[in-house]
Amino acid sequence: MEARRYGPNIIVTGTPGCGKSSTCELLKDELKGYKYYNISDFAKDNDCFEGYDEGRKSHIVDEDKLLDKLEPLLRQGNSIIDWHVNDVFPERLIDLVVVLRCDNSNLYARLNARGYHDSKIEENLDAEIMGVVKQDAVESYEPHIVVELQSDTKEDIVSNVARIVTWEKMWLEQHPDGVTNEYQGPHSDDEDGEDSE
Ligand SMILES: Nc1ncnc2c1ncn2[C@@H]1O[C@H](COP(=O)(O)OP(=O)(O)OP(=O)(O)O)[C@@H](O)[C@H]1O
Repeated sequence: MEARRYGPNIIVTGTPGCGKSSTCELLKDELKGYKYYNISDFAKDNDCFEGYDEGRKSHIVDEDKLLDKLEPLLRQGNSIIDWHVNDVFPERLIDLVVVLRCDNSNLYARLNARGYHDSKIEENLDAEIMGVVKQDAVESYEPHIVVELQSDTKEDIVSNVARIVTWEKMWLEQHPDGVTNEYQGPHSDDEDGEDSE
């Protein structure tokens, strides 16, 4: 498996309905050659479900099996990951975590338009108000790689994607030799795995 990646892995996350897929649709057009992983689809296509949550009306993902399938792909770099769950990926393989946020009235309208039943709408609205997805991200990754972007309007999508594209260009400039895919242990402060000065 690849020891280094020469393009970043980017997670686009957020409460269901906040705009992950809409944002990724535009982002993958702007980031040429990137592979896009909608994890709900990826889990289904790779037989990574381990059950069904009747209460939430959603599949339960076998995270170990998911990562077994996904890690070799993420080690190649240049990945866009679209999922409302963000705290299951190995920190050493993630370069940017974009947490999309959405105003509650907008989120209600979107989820209602999808025909979600009231309990599922309420659960997601509560999660968005509490900032659950953001909290998961800041607890799982270095704070400086977690970016919170508002996603209420179509203009927001365009400006958010532009910011991510700018970040990606800067990342490539700053990492001409890529970065290591390997775990560097708790005390290495050099993400490239080179001996620090
Ligand atoms: N920034 C935005 N401005 C206006 N409408 C938006 C925005 N983001 C998403 N939408 C609309 O909200 C709905 C849900 O968007 P989308 O499917 O991208 O959300 P999601 O976060 O991927 O949801 P899920 O996690 O359930 O797949 C879509 O109808 C989309 O057009």
